[in-house]
Amino acid sequence: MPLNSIGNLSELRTLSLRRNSLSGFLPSDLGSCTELRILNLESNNFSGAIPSNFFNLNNLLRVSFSGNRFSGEISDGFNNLTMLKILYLENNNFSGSLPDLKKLSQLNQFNVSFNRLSGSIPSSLGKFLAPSFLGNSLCGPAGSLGPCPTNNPTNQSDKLSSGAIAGIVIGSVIGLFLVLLVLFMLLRICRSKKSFRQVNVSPVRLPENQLLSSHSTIVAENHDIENVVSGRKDTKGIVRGKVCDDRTDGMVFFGESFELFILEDLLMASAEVLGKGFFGTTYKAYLDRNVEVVVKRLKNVCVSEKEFRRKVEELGAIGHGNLVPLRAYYYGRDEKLIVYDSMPTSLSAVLHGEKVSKEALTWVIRSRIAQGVATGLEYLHSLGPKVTHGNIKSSNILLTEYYDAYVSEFGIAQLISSISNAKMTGYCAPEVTDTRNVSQEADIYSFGTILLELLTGKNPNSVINEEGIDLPKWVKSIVKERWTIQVFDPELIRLENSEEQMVSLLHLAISCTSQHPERRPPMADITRRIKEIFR
Ligand SMILES: Nc1ncnc2c1ncn2[C@@H]1O[C@H](COP(=O)(O)OP(=O)(O)OP(=O)(O)O)[C@@H](O)[C@H]1O
Repeated sequence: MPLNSIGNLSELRTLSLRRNSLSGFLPSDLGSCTELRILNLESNNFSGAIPSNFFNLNNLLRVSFSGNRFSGEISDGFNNLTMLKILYLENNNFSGSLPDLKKLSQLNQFNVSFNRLSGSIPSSLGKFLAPSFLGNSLCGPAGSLGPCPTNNPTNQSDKLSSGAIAGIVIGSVIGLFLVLLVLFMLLRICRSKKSFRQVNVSPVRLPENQLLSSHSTIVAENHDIENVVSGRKDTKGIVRGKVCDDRTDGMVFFGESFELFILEDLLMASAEVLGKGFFGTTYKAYLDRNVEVVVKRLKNVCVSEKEFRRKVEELGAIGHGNLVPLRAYYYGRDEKLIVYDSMPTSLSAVLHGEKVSKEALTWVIRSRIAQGVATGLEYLHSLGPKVTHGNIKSSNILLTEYYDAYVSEFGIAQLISSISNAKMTGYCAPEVTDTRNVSQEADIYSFGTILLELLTGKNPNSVINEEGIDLPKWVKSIVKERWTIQVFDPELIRLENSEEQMVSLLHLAISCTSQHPERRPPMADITRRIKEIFR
């Protein structure tokens, strides 16, 4: 199906038409979309050369033409697109040599593999590794690609006689003339084909409201999020435009995340449900090129759009080595999404999961987790007396494969309607009546419960019983009877000889979980005391 015209969309910022069986040349009016930032035409059947006015689109940040049948040389007009960060041209029929893209100083992802390119890799592209160039006849600096053959200037036999040079020049002129003749004939054929197409084949049409709109995004696939997040994709190749109504494709990014994915990537990704909580459902989305992110689809959002954006943008600006970075968010009428980095596991999974053995959770590892969480929370609380996490629990303590701890989902509780008492978790401080309004002292109670969880190996959510005995109460009752040793995780007692440290941390946890908020130590004191215990 040809795409003859984009329409008058001078304010379009994202155009994504991937996997739509589109064919023919790129429409010439593409060059009028001067505000375009993202252009994704992956996996269609476009052919021919890239039109010269495409290289006027100097706001482009991300371009993917991969998986088409584009041909001709890769133009050094790409040098005009000085903002470009991502350029994917793989799996096409591009030929000739690679241009020196020395003006693309921001380019950090580049792929021309599986084309018909030849010659050497210019130095400006030397920073990219061999997989970016495979499947061509290229040589040069990239990884395992072989060195380029060199001419030995001292070898007299290699020198050409003046007769030979004259022969080459005459031959080249004749050759050039023939090539121009062929090109001229081809052009005439193409022109006649093109007019035929315009008369007989109906072009792809986006719905009228989109063509008239000044909105910023066209993502032309079926993006019913219900289908997509549950792993079902629509790849029928029907162009159904979708316009998202704000900033770059409706997704707001923090930091450099913009380079990794766009909303469409998320919507197209296959996904796995990680869990459902009161706040919503959490999915792991597998994007192209080995990028994984975690998407939290919020429900029960109780703040206005303005407040949501203000709050989430504040959270997105927070960065610390023990806090899971917020990558992006999306606010739509029906969907509110928060995107995080994907982490290998959580404290809850390693302590209480079915598949894991607790043997790996030595005392040293547990103490490092305690220190990491404390440091992250101390930082959060240092941002202001009203800044709190609001939902500290072991499923929100995420771990790397080396058990480095990262605290996740800080500040989200304040966007969601209050949880009823019956649904509050075993981490919730006794004085909390409104989960949207959790104090720093209440965070400290929850942190103390995490310490008890690390020490006892027990799940605070399952220790609660009908008589209202929660984990802190249970621990305190045993310590009072001087049977302290019985509270510790048998796994720790079996493997370790660190009782003194365990008892000190236990006392700290008990003071954090005091029933009286004013008796709980502030986070800065807690981190200092933890450091002293493990010195
Ligand atoms: N960024 C992430 N990377 C990896 N796993 C994550 C990430 N965020 C959450 N998870 C895991 O996904 C699962 C579901 O998370 P979710 O936040 O929905 O549940 P919850 O923490 O039990 O409930 P809620 O936060 O809604 O009160 C949990 O096991 C959690 O540890």
